[in-house]
Amino acid sequence: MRTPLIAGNWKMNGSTALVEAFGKVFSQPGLPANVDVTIHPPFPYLEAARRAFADTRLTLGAQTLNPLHSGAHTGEVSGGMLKELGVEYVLIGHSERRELYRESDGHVYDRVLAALNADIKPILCVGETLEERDAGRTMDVVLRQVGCVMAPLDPVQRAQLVVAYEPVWAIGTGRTATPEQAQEVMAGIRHHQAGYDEELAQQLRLLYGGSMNAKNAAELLAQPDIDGGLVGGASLKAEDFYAICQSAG
Ligand SMILES: O=C(CO)COP(=O)(O)O
Repeated sequence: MRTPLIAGNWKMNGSTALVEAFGKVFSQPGLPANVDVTIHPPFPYLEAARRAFADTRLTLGAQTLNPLHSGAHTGEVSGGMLKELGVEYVLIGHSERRELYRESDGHVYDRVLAALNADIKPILCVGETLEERDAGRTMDVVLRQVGCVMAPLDPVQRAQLVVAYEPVWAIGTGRTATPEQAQEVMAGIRHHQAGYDEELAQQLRLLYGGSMNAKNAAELLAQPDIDGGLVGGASLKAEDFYAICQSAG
């Protein structure tokens, strides 16, 4: 049985006030017992979030990390530092980082390994562009992105990973993948993983991301291979995000 996970990616948004609003809204009772929830604020808010979320079910996530341990890398943050702040999950390979910061599959793999070494669960983000979908290459792209990270890992490492399927054309566009489109890709990822290890494939948590909101979440989360969501815009309002978490029960 896979525990649903709802992750809120604030991207380069948020404030101390937003952190506090989440602490307040999520201290209400009413979340289903079997849902994990993580918030990924920008680095400067992690410490405030740790304090504000202390009596809630919210756990802490980061948006990226540097694969190195320490050293002369101005502006970078390592896995060990995030772990010390109580970070449990880190996003890796988000399409914005792949595109805007030129992160290749190799960079993504190095970051996944660094997260695992710091005892932080990587949420590996994958997804095709509209051009790739229109060319019928969706599964090739997604399975390449998943495979090149998963294949070299051992089973203990693989068991720590979460995979988020975010079609690039659905991110921030208001154009959600249909539940059927998302399910088809998720089932493909699980089937591919079953080629390595059937049991691990059944345990692998697969999240959908791309214009998920309080209105469409329940229908997406009802799909058999969708185990949660990676939410951008709708994770910037505590009540909306709370409603999404409620529909994941
Ligand atoms: O990129 C996303 C989450 O990582 C999705 O963003 P939106 O929910 O704003 O489309």
